[in-house]
Order: sequence, then structure tokens, then C-alpha cells
Amino acid sequence: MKIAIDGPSASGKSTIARLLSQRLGIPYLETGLLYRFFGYIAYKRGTIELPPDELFKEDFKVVIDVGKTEVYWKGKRLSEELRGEEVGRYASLLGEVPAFRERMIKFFRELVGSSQVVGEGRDVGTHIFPQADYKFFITASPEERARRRYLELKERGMDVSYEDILKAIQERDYRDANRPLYPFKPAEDALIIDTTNKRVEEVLEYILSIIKER
Ligand SMILES: Nc1ncnc2c1ncn2[C@@H]1O[C@H](COP(=O)(O)OP(=O)(O)OP(=O)(O)O)[C@@H](O)[C@H]1O
Ligand SMILES: Nc1ccn([C@H]2C[C@H](O)[C@@H](COP(=O)(O)O)O2)c(=O)n1
Repeated sequence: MKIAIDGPSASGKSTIARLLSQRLGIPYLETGLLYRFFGYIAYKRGTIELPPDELFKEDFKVVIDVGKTEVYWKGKRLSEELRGEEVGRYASLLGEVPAFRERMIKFFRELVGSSQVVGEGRDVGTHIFPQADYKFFITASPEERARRRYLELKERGMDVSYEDILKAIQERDYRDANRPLYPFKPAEDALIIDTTNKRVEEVLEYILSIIKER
């Protein structure tokens, strides 16, 4: 079984996908983490003008398992290095490059093959696994998503402002949705779930009820 969970930044899709993976015992693929990894490489080099084939020559490894996706670079697991807004911005800018996105789609398909997966990101249900058995699009208002991201980064001890995060989210939403090729949008057959006024547990139980119904 393949489940696609897509949605905009800070909508809560990683939280839901990770919990769903654990409840179902199916490996979790956090595609945004790989975009963030290459965004990190581009950030360190100060440019996104990097051919996909050159980026993929990096010494990296991806491990997907129940409840987790891990990225290793030169043998070291990267985590906090990938979570900041600046790396996210570089990741988003790379996501605008069609050749890079096509290379990422190929990479994810080869990584998962015919195995079961809960795939989460922006284009899992539209392009990575269009034949997924279930497709959910998790969203929330920009203000609520900024609030969630603000609380998340503050809990990590980062000195951030709600206003800056809201602006970054709105800019990224606009950029992701207005890409000439591969614009960010829900799959036509995705079930859209607005979580603005919903708790994580409510969203998870609702999704599980949909999966168990079939
Ligand atoms: N329904 C919810 N209500 C309140 N907070 C939530 C909800 N869902 C997730 N959160 C919190 O919002 C923050 C962002 O969630 P998460 O990282 O899952 O979003 P995301 O869509 O994967 O973000 P991104 O794609 O930008 O990485 C986390 O701190 C998470 O605990
Ligand atoms: N499948 C994906 C996953 C992510 N991206 C881009 C878009 C985001 O701005 C950025 C970071 O992802 P996040 O950690 O916020 O999920 O990477 C994409 O274009 N396609």
C-alpha cells in the first residue's frame, strides 16, 4: 500500500505522516527532508546553479523506516542543520528547477520501488506516486501555519518572529504554487483536509477511518 500526504509548509503533514506510518507499520518517506538536504548543499555553496547530476554526486545516504526518514552526508546524520527557514528557502528555489524535480521524482521512485510507503511532501500524490492507494492533502490557513512554525522554532530555541515566518510562508506558498512547471497543487483525487481548527489526533483518526473503510 502507498499513501500520499501532501500539503503546504507547516500544515502538519510531516506530523500526520509520521504518526500514520507508526500506526500502520509502514515506512515513512519525508520528501521535504531530501529537498532540504540539497538546499543545505546549495546554501553552503551559495548558489542553486548546480546541475542535478552534480548534486547527486554528493556522498549521501537515505534511510526510510517506520516513523522516520534519515539523511546521512559523509557518514554523519543531518537533522537540525536541515530544519531552518533559510535552508527551506534554498530547497524551495531548487524545487522550481524542472530538471532537479524530475531527478528527485526518479530518485524517490527508485528508493521505494514496489514497497509500501507513507510518502509526504508537495508532489507525492501528483508526480512521485500518482498511483498511490490513498491521497490526502493536509492544509491550514497561512496564519495558523505560521503560528505552528513559530511555536516549533521557538521550542527549538530559535530567535524568530511570527511576522517574518508568516511572510516566508506566504512567499514560499506563492513560489511553490506559481512554478511554470510542476506547480504545487492537490492531486485531483486527493482528499483535502483543512486542519486549521483540528487537533493532530482528530486528523489522524479521521485518516485512519478512511483507510479502514476501504
Ligand atoms: N493540527 C495541528 N494543530 C496544531 N499544531 C500542529 C498540528 N499539526 C502539526 N502541528 C504542529 O505544527 C508544526 C509543523 O508541523 P509539521 O512539521 O508536521 O508541518 P509540515 O507541513 O510537515 O511542515 P514543513 O513541510 O514545512 O516541514 C509542528 O510543531 C507540529 O507539532
Ligand atoms: N516533494 C517536495 C518536498 C519539498 N519541496 C520543497 C518545497 C518546500 O518549500 C521545501 C522544503 O520542504 P518542507 O520541509 O517545507 O516540506 O522543499 C518540494 O518542492 N517538493
